[in-house]
Amino acid sequence: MPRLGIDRDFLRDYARLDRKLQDRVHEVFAKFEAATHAGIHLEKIANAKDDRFRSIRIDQFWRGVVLAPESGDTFTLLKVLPHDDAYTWAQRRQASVNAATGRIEIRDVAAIDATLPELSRHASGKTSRLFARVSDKDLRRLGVDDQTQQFARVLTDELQLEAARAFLPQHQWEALYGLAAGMSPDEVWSALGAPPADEPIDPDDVDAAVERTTERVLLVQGSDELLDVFRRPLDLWRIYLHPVQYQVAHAEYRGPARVTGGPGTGKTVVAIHRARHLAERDGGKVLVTTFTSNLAATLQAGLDLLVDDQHVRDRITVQHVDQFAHQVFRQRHGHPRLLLPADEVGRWREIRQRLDLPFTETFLAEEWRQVVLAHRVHDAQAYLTAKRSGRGRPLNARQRAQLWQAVWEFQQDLRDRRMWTHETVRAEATDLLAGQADKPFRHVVVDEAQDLSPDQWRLLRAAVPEAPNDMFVAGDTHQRIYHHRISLRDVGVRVSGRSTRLTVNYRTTAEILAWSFQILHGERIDNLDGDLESVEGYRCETHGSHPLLQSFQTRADELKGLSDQIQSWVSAGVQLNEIGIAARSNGLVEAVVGELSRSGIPAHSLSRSNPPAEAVAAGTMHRMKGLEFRCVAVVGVTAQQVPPANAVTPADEDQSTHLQDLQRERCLLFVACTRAREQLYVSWHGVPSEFIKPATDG
Ligand SMILES: Nc1ncnc2c1ncn2[C@@H]1O[C@H](COP(=O)(O)OP(=O)(O)OP(=O)(O)O)[C@@H](O)[C@H]1O
Repeated sequence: MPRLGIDRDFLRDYARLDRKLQDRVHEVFAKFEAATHAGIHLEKIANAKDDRFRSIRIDQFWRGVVLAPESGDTFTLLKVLPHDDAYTWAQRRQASVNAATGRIEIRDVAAIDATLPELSRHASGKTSRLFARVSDKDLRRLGVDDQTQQFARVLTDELQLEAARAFLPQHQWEALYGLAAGMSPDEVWSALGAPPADEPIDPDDVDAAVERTTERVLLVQGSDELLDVFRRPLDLWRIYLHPVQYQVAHAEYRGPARVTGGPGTGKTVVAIHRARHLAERDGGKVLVTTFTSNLAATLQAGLDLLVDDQHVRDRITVQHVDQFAHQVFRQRHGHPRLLLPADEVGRWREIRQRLDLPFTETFLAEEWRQVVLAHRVHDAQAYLTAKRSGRGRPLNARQRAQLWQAVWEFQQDLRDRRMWTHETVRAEATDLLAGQADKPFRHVVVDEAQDLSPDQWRLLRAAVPEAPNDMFVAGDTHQRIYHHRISLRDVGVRVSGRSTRLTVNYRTTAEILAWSFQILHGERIDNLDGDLESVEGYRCETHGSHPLLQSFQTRADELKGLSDQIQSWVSAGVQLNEIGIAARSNGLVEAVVGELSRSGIPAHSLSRSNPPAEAVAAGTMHRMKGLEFRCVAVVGVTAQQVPPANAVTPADEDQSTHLQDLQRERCLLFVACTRAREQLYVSWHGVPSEFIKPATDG
């Protein structure tokens, strides 16, 4: 019985077809299983470099290209193109089985043949070559075959390699890219995540090779499975995981594990696949969590798309971390009476004045959060010796005693009035869970881990028993936009030896990512585990135009410039709901929505529920986390607003917190800019923010 494999590129082509043609494609291939090889009418391609490529008629003008093995019964759908393009595509290319991974790969032989002589001529005049220091043996070990080696040996710079991406076999190109980025062969091998085939590799066994190539080819059985794939052709992440993504999502870990990686590398995708895998694997309950309700909604939407089986779904609970804390609290104590943030400030102010303390109320509140709550300090003695890492202003013993008095009074006041804050609710929920032998969940999956506070981590740690595969953590410390640094080790989440970094960016173009990294300005970013997070070897799936930077004289001009930019995107065919606008403050978001509405551009604020289907979305930079848009405009990037003075602790009050606040503000702008898939527009009026100064100067 013939089997159908669907290549990632085929699905991409399919997504671009109009509805009628899509139906026709489904009709043709739905019958495939029932038909025999001959019956399905595959045509040989004249002058093909590889006679295993065949064409199949979709309609009068469109053809599919299929890899049809000489022996075996797996037929892989590679492309859907207009008739002539399909033939040209197939004539130029060759399929082969990679000698190191045993996976199927396709290369554009005609392009390699056409480029090689010119590159050789160019290289003969040069003294250095891109891969001079890499041995043939290492190249072979990584699966780089003779033809690609010959090509690699004449490369003199990375741009030539970048240009060859379109025609070299994908795995081999990725291996070369990793080596060119300075990675060792072993590092490249693990970044590729392609385990060696566990059986001898037969270069002619296309069926076995296709079966191994799970990151590119999905084998489907029957018309229903085919329809399921065709139903959501744009959501490639449901089906085709990068080998490293797949490994991380499906591995067995002896304890907590973590996935890191820059923006758009698929950490959320991996977290969602991991949750499904865990729920399928042992029937244990899984908590999928993160730090805001918006992000939890994104995770829920992803799970709804991925998990069809109702039994598996029922084992997965998606809740943001405070929702979970409140639920645990409510089960024992009922609804807590919460102290409002403004009342909290008032309480600290009153205590400060009464005790005549030389600290601001913000300093007192932060000391309570970052030292007393973060390190679970319960008495004066413990506070006198408590670690105050991250707090810049040193305190002598007398000041510590004064501070403890303030904290004690604040906490006593809460107790007397039977009032709670989110922090004290969490602490209580953590104690309740810690005393419970029967934990509510067997696994917890945490997304956007960089923004959880130590007490949130303790709560989650207490929610699952310490056991293999207990905690799975996804996050990127370059995108930390709320909390200060924490160490996972200090909160009982030991991921050492079980941490993997993703390096392929599926969202943003190389141009946008490179520009956005400049915002971070070489900041030394920790990795939640005491070391520094690396950005080495990141690469993007796509290229595009450079970010557009626009300076204006006045705010009115800037808002007008924004409407013009949106008009120009719309004229170029971008849909309104594919456009996102980010600003630092709520006030500016509202001004943007007002201005666009007046200019006749439907716009809505992301903070409002029930957004219209066809409108531009505007939100604060914080609100942009977890979202992505085809085009993004980041506006109001002025010296006064980015960063706003009230978000940064003055250096003379606390130097260390000052620097951390600045770093967090840089990260926030970085998050907003990296939401763009294709185009990024950044504007300001007057003096631009210092965060983009080098970028605007350059
Ligand atoms: N294997 C894949 N194939 C195709 N698309 C993918 C794949 N993995 C991720 N993506 C896409 O890349 C984009 C970014 O994925 P995701 O949101 O999971 O990344 P992230 O690392 O969590 O990003 P960020 O940290 O910036 O929030 C999404 O559009 C997702 O669908």
